[in-house]
Formats: sequence, C-alpha cells, structure tokens
Amino acid sequence: MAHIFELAESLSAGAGANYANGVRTGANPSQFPSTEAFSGFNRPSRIEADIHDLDITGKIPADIDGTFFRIQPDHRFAPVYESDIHFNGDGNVTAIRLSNGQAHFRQRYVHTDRYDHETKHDKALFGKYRNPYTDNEAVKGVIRTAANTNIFFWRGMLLATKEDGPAYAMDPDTLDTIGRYDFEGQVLSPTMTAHPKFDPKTGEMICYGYEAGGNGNDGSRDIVVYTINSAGIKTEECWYEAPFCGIIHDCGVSDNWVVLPMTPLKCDPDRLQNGENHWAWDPNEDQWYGLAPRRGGQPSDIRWFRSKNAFQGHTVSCYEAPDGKVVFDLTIADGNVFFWWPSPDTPAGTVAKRNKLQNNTTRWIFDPSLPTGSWVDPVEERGEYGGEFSRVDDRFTTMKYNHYWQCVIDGQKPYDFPKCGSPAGGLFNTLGHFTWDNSAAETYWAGPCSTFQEPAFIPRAGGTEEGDGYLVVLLNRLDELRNDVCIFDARKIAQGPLAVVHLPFKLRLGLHGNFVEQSEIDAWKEKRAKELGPVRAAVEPLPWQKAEGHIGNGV
Ligand SMILES: C=Cc1ccc(O)c(OC)c1
Ligand SMILES: [Fe+2]
Repeated sequence: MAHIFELAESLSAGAGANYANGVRTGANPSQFPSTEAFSGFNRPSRIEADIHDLDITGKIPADIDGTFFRIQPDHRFAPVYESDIHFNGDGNVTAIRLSNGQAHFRQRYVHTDRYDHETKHDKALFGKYRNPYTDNEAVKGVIRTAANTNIFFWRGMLLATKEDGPAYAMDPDTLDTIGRYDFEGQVLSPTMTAHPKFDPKTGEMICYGYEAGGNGNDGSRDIVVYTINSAGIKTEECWYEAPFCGIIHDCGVSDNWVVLPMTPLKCDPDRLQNGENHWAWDPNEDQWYGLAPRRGGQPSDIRWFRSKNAFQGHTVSCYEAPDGKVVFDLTIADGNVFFWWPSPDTPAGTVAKRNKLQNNTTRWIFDPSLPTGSWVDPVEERGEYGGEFSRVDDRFTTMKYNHYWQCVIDGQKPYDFPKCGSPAGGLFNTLGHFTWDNSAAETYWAGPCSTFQEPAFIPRAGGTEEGDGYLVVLLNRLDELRNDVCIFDARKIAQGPLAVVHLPFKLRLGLHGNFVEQSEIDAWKEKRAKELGPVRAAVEPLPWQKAEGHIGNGV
C-alpha cells in the first residue's frame, strides 16, 4: 500500500503544476513556486497570531517596557510569476511586547489596497515588482504597494512603508490597519521612503519620495523631500530632479542637510512597458549623493556628488562637523547586492546569481560649498567584517555619535551547510558592536546554524549616555526553521544574550523594525483620546489616481 505522503505527491501532480512558462496557471492555486525565494527558511509564514507569555531562557531586564515592532515581506498568495522575489511579498508586522520580564507575540498583515483587492479575488492580482504593466486588469489604478519594508511609530500610530507607495497607518496595540495615511491630506506624492529620519532635537520627521513625478512606477526622475513637525504639520516640501531614475533607498539627515544616496540601479520606462524588471544594474554608472538643504529648499538647491560605481546599502548615521561639512556613514558593497535585477546586458536565460560582495562601513564628508557634480571619495572604509543593517542609539540622530551595531559576516567561523543549506538572506552569522574611536569593538557569533536579522536599540530607562541600553534582535534558527528573539546588553554583546525568547515557529526574513517605549504609546493614546481624536486615514484618492481616471480603492 502506498504511504500517505506518496499518495499526496501523486494527488498534487494530478492537480497539475501551478506554473507553466513561468506564469501561474491556477491549476493548483495554493502551490507556491519551488524556487529558492519560496523554499526552506524562505517559505512564506502567513501567520497572524497572538501568543501570551512566550518561553524564555535567561532573564529579560525588568526595566524594559515597550514593544519591538518589525516587518517582513510575506506573500499571502502564490505569485502570478514563478520568478517572483522576496521584496514583492505582503507586509506582515510582528510585535514583541516586552514587559515585567515577560514577552508576548502578535503578528498581523498590513491591510493595504493591494491586500483588500487580492482578498476579494482570493488570489494574487499584482504581477512583478513595481511593474503595473504586469497586473491583472481588475486592479488597474489601485495603489500597488505591499507596505513591507519598515514599521515605525509616529504620533500615536504605526506607519508601515515601502518606497514604491504611500504609508499605511496601524494601531500599535491591536495591529489593526487604520488605512492609507496621507498626513491629513498633506503628503500626496505617489511614493514615500521606508527610511524617514526623526530629529530628536526638534521632534520632526524628515522623509522623501523618489520616482515621485507620476504614478510612482513609471521611471520619473522627480524627488520630493518633506518635513513634518512634531505637531503633525508639514513645514517643508521641495521637489528636485535626479540625473536619472535610480533607487534612493535610505537617507541621512544632519541639522541642515539631507543626503540622498542614489545607487546605479536604473529604471527604464520602455523596459517596464515590455513587462520586464523595474530595476537594472548599470556597472558603468557612478554612485551619486544628492545634498539638499533641510529648510527652505528650492529645486535648484540640490547638489550632486559622485563617486566610483558601487552599491549603497543602509545608513549608519549622519551629522555636521563644526566646520559645517556633512559626515555621512553607510555600508557600501562593491557590486550589485540585488543580483535578481542584473544589468540588461546579461545574456538572456542566465540565472541571476548571488555575487560574492564585500560590504564595508564607509565614512563620507561632503563639503556643501563644492559645486554640483564634484567627485568624492570616502574618508574611511572599514572592511574587517562585511556588515549591513547598522543601527545607532537613535537619540543621537543628526548628532556626532560613536557607537554602532550591525549584522556582520565572520568568515572564520564554521557554517553547517548540510543541516542548514544555503544561508537564507546571507550569512550574517555574527552581531557586531563598533565605535568610530575604536574604544570598543566586539562581536557575538550565533553558532553554525543561525543568522541574525536587523537589531534595534533600546535605551536604558532613565539613562542618557550614548549606547547605554539593550539590543533586541531576531535570530534565524536555520536548522530548526524557527526564530528566537535575543536581548543583549548593548555595550556588552560579546558576553552573549541576557535573554532569549523562543518563538514556536519560523517567521520570514524581515527588513526593518524599531523599539517603542510603552510610555510613549500610552502618552499618545491619551493625547488622541483627550484632544486630537483618532488617526484619520486618507479619504481622497492620490492625485495620480485621479489624473489616470481612477476612483480610489474601490473595494
Ligand atoms: C533592502 C532594501 C529594499 C529595497 C526596496 C524594497 O522594495 C524592499 O522591499 C522589501 C527592500
Ligand atoms: Fe531598508
């Protein structure tokens, strides 16, 4: 007699493969592609759940009272295209509430317009990453963003963001989606970055959108930079033009300047129309840095600096030196990290391969008195460990700082390939804590079967000294297909975690997150109850939707 699993295999083969010539057939609608992007640790999680009082090893410091919010792309439905990528998954938000030495779990999808439409039709309708020409007719004119890249707290709400669309507001307690958020009608660009910066001295949020001139997915070169003050009022809005449509994923903010690093991944509108990739790597293009004034900017004020071809990763931090020059720190790779968007010259049929790249932490100093087009080279490159996902003590954003933490690769340590397979998302097997003055440099290796996701800094209650606090970070247990949440003393990471919170299942590889103090959530809840009223979702369609004759969400 056939074993039950053999039977299941013949049943699924009988149902027919869900992909033919790379496109979903619908024959077996629940079957995800069997590509690396959807296999092993990369399998969609799709969990929405609450778990009270998670299992803990060690002791969560009693003075931690707040929530670590983070977000992951997490496809709900088998994608339209078999070659779909992780970055095209639906935003799914995780909240790890830490209080009284206990940890609680909550996870919910962001209910974007995309989510609502796909729910109604019970299948994926949006096609390739940032290519509206590949979408089902039923969703023409619908905002496409999956809001899957960052989740941060702003004036009593969480904002889930992705750089290809507007922000979505969520309730920080329930993780219910409130709706698309246009800052009460003040922010109407088709795109908004997933990496705004918060000025701790002024309480302002500085944010921007790139590819912002049209519908957000048409290769426009327009950039908009906004400031929203602590009362929620937009105080700055200036539009600039980039030399080409390139990806501007993260930014830097000092007291007087905004730095916009533009990477040589380019969008060509013709390629979009042909149903191809939004981005293509240009190995002959420079890396660019736009320097724009924070206040009173005029379109002609942006100054572009350039340097040799490279891939700009995430910002570490940014500040002004006493001489007015702008110090900007970020990780940089010596080639295209996003190997799934190769150069258009790559021969057809070539399978996109992960390149072996070195990610260095680099320091740049921009002189705002130099003319646009000036060449710059980094003043310092730190290459002892390849690193990414850097974090600082956020209370020092815009200020001279010393400490930073990041996920790093320790190539001297063993990796258990037979047990874990190809390391999902890269081999960040170690957490690093470094200082610019070299007074401290320490690492913590997670073992041969584990890798880290991006950490977040938790300031110690009542403390003010830079770096005094904790680090919260997700650990991928690649052999067990499970995640842990580790809590370290931020300035003593080498001694290992103070507490490890065990999740009973695997999440997906996430991008970004932030820790929010419960006192801050409570204070805003009270302020909204007593004077401001609830967070108001957008009521009007975005200008590009009106211009293209669409009426809005329409679900
Ligand atoms: C890490 C970068 C990054 C850049 C663009 C994206 O759309 C994204 O989606 C998750 C992530
Ligand atoms: Fe990012």
